[in-house]
Amino acid sequence: MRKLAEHNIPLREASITQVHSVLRDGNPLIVHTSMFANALASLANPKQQQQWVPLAEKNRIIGTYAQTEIGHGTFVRGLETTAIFDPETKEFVLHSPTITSTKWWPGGLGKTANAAIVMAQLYTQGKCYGPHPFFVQLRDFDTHHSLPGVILGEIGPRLGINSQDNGYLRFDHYRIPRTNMLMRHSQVLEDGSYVKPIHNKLSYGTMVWTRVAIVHSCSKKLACAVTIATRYSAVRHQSELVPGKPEPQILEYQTQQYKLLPHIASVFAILFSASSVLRMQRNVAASISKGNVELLPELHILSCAMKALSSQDSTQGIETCRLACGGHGYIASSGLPSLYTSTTCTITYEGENTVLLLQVARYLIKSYRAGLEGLPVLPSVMYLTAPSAMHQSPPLSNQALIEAFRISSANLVKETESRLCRQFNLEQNFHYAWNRCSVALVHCAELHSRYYMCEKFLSTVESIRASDRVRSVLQDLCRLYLIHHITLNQGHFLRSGTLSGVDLSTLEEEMYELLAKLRPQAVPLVDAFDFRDELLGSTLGAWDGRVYERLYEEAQKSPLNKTDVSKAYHKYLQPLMKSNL
Ligand SMILES: CCCCCCCCCC/C=C\CCCCCCCC(=O)SCCNC(=O)CCNC(=O)[C@H](O)C(C)(C)COP(=O)(O)OP(=O)(O)OC[C@H]1O[C@@H](n2cnc3c(N)ncnc32)[C@H](O)[C@@H]1OP(=O)(O)O
Ligand SMILES: Cc1cc2nc3c(=O)[nH]c(=O)nc-3n(C[C@H](O)[C@H](O)[C@H](O)COP(=O)(O)OP(=O)(O)OC[C@H]3O[C@@H](n4cnc5c(N)ncnc54)[C@H](O)[C@@H]3O)c2cc1C
Repeated sequence: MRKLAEHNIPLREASITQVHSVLRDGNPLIVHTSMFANALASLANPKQQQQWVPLAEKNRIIGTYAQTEIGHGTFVRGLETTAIFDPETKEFVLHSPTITSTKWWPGGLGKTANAAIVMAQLYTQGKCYGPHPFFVQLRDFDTHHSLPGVILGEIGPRLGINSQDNGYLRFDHYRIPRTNMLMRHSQVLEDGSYVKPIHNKLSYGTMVWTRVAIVHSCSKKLACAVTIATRYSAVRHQSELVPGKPEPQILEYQTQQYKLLPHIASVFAILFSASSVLRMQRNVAASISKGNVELLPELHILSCAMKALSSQDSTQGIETCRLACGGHGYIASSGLPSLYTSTTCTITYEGENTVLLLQVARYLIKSYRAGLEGLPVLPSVMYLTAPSAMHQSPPLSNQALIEAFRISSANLVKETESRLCRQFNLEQNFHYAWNRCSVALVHCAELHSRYYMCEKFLSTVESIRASDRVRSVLQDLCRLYLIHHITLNQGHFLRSGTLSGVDLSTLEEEMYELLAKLRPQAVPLVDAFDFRDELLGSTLGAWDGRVYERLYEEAQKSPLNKTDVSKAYHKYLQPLMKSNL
């Protein structure tokens, strides 16, 4: 926090610059510096910002974002915490009516935060207006004791991020002033009348912002993992590639290159997509402040798509890196286990991936239908009904591969929409029909999202300012990424007729050549991510390659090595040995 102040970094940008090395297994302030700060910046009106932002900047207020309840995370409209306006006292009464309404999970809520943005069902003049955000003080700002009417605690150990306190929270008819409702987009006036926002999902804005931030963080986490595994693979010698010859670096094995190089490429694909979504988010934020919400649905869908894909790719990539390090990948000091546990949660939080992909699919189907009817659709989905341009590019060129993605994605949406219509005719109910098609719908969303990511990778590499040699390496990496994802999804390309079996064999051959061509670039590529050793925190991935020395040194720090004979010997082992059991 001192560094942020020194460098004049505003609180709401802190989470982008904070590195996981500060607290490798989670950070109790992350939701304060990310979601809480963003909620104040985007959901509070100027007067409220004046009141709370300076206090949050000085860490006098430490906040969290309390939305999820034990009973509902995904279905935000189903939240049960109520905020009922009392016109007599001009207060909202916050209440948790059931066990399932208990807020559950918010980061920092258990012990760290003294305030929260609480999402609760807003009731005024006897009517419910759905979930709205409220600024709520939870603890005394001096003593840190929880306030009367607020019941707080920590939820217990998790798979990872245990340096963070995740909390639970209940309200017992807890009163807050009317002016604590975040009123930038919707308001409750003194007489209790409700003023609608210009778009009814603006109160979900903090989730959209966080999804974009997660995409960025996923590229960083994956970059750490590939750095560790690639450097280790250059140090580690094992087996014989040619009988009788010295043991090679494991990076010489094609299978090892196949494990690592596509994930090095993936770091760039995610990073370039993150930059593109971030640019869009800034534009949309500027438009919203001028009262224009036209592009909000597009941003929502893109952030859902990229959050889902990047969290899935980085989690799988980190696990592959861990496995690529053999036994040493399993030791905590390799840094890989904590990278995995602090990344796999991104699949679940901020919108569970399947659910987000179904949001994307809903948008694809609606846009496809609108396109067929000649209605206007937004730019990213115009291709669904636009004519094919396949023949214009040389066969199997990068452009042709992108076109193959585009046509296959459009084809899958078309097929799935027909299936949806057939199912609807059988069920006579759209929602049942939707559910019966939802696996296919998720596949549509995944292919569309992959198409977007491939397209961003290619267009960024083509326009990037770099020396010819650097550009050439990035082009190879991008080509590898495209081919790798085509081979993983080959069924879709065959079904759409965009690529033949022969094309796929040719591409596969090229992929193997690219692995060999890129092998000498693997270490320079990860060195270029420029992570300090302190940040990587890995015995396997340090710059100097002293893997075995570092593993040995780290083992000496084990508390069990403080004495030659442990207490457990005297207490349990010796009696057991003597018991003749
Ligand atoms: C080396 C180390 C590197 C270090 C890097 C450091 C970087 C660190 C950065 C880290 C950043 C942050 C970390 C913070 C930690 C985060 C912790 C996690 C916090 C949380 O999890 S908070 C809780 C999050 N909860 C959710 O996400 C809930 C998910 N559910 C929903 O969002 C919604 O319920 C829904 C699934 C979207 C459905 O909503 P709803 O039922 O209301 O809507 P419908 O499905 O009926 O759709 C109606 C209509 O509305 C559109 N819509 C929905 N949402 C939005 C939106 N947000 N914006 C615009 N429009 C929206 C939807 O598309 C429909 O439109 P249509 O009718 O089809 O036109
Ligand atoms: C580490 C961590 C930190 C978190 N931090 C916070 C925080 O700071 N603040 C906060 O408010 N919350 C936080 N959360 C909660 C998080 O946002 C939710 O867990 C997440 O949104 C998923 O909701 P859920 O747990 O209700 O899962 P569920 O929705 O119950 O999901 C369970 C399964 O049901 C499926 N499912 C659900 N709905 C549908 C559907 N409509 N269609 C198809 N399948 C469906 C899902 O795909 C999934 O397979 C955190 C969670 C974790 C794990």
